[in-house]
Amino acid sequence: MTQSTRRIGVPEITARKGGQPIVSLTAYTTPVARLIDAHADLILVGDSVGMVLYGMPTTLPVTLEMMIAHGQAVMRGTRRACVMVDLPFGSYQESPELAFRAAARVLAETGASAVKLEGGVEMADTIRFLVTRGVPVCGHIGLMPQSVQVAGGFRATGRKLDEAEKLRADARAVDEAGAFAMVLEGVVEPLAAEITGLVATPTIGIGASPHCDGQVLVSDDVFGLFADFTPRFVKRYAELGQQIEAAAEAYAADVRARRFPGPEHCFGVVKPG
Ligand SMILES: Nc1nc(=O)c2c([nH]1)NC[C@@H]1CN(c3ccc(C(=O)N[C@@H](CCC(=O)O)C(=O)O)cc3)CN21
Ligand SMILES: CC(C)C(=O)C(=O)O
Ligand SMILES: [Mg+2]
Repeated sequence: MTQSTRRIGVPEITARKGGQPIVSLTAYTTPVARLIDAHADLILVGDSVGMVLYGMPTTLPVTLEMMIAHGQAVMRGTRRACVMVDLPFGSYQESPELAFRAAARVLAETGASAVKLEGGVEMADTIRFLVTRGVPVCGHIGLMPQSVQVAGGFRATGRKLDEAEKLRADARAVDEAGAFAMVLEGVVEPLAAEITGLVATPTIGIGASPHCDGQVLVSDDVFGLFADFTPRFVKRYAELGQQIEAAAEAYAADVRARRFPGPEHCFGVVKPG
């Protein structure tokens, strides 16, 4: 049977502003990408890959090479969802020109549709530089994990008046720079709602209330595969980590008791009769 499902395009994501919520999840590997392709509108190859798959304490050591390799893996496992790739720390902050070079490599070498980068007012010129040269950009403001050393931790933001003013300015700047969407991470509910009403581009929340135009979560959090910490904004829809541990325990017990492998797993068994 011929499958002619066209991949969701970047303009279709932007067109969801104020309409049907955008469903987004991260993926880093081909098998997980295959499992979620039919259910997610937008798949993010997040730099959270460093913490989730590599055990790094922050996202800071993640390289452009890692993002490209995982972007390629996710593209191989998808045909319907729109795929975007995080630009990692150090690959875009220095100048719009360096950001373009990194983003162009991502789009050319992975086939993904867009990139995401962290920063508001400070990154607006870079976002405009990329978008006007053919690179769709998703913004990311609020809790910015690549700024963890400046912030002194992974902290929700927008409670204080100065924080709220900065976030409004960031959202406006990213919107006016031409981002096709923006992630709001760890933003207090009333401010996330206000910003969503303020900007023309869709907001995709993570820890930013149901008032956003979409939601994103780290897939390993959703599947119960990540055990190091559970942010308040995570809802676990499965406990696959527990199932994996139980499977490993059962396998070990079978091998030790010589219950595995059984005859059905062996070659050249002499059948009776
Ligand atoms: N598995 C995973 N899930 C994520 O959502 C995620 C990553 N990794 N890595 C990259 C960033 C880091 N993120 C994080 C990490 C920790 C907290 C956290 O501990 N939050 C606390 C305190 C919030 C506060 O003090 O304001 C919480 O209770 O949610 C939040 C977001 C979100 N991202
Ligand atoms: C949590 C999302 C928004 C992200 O940036 C990531 O997974 O890297
Ligand atoms: Mg990220």
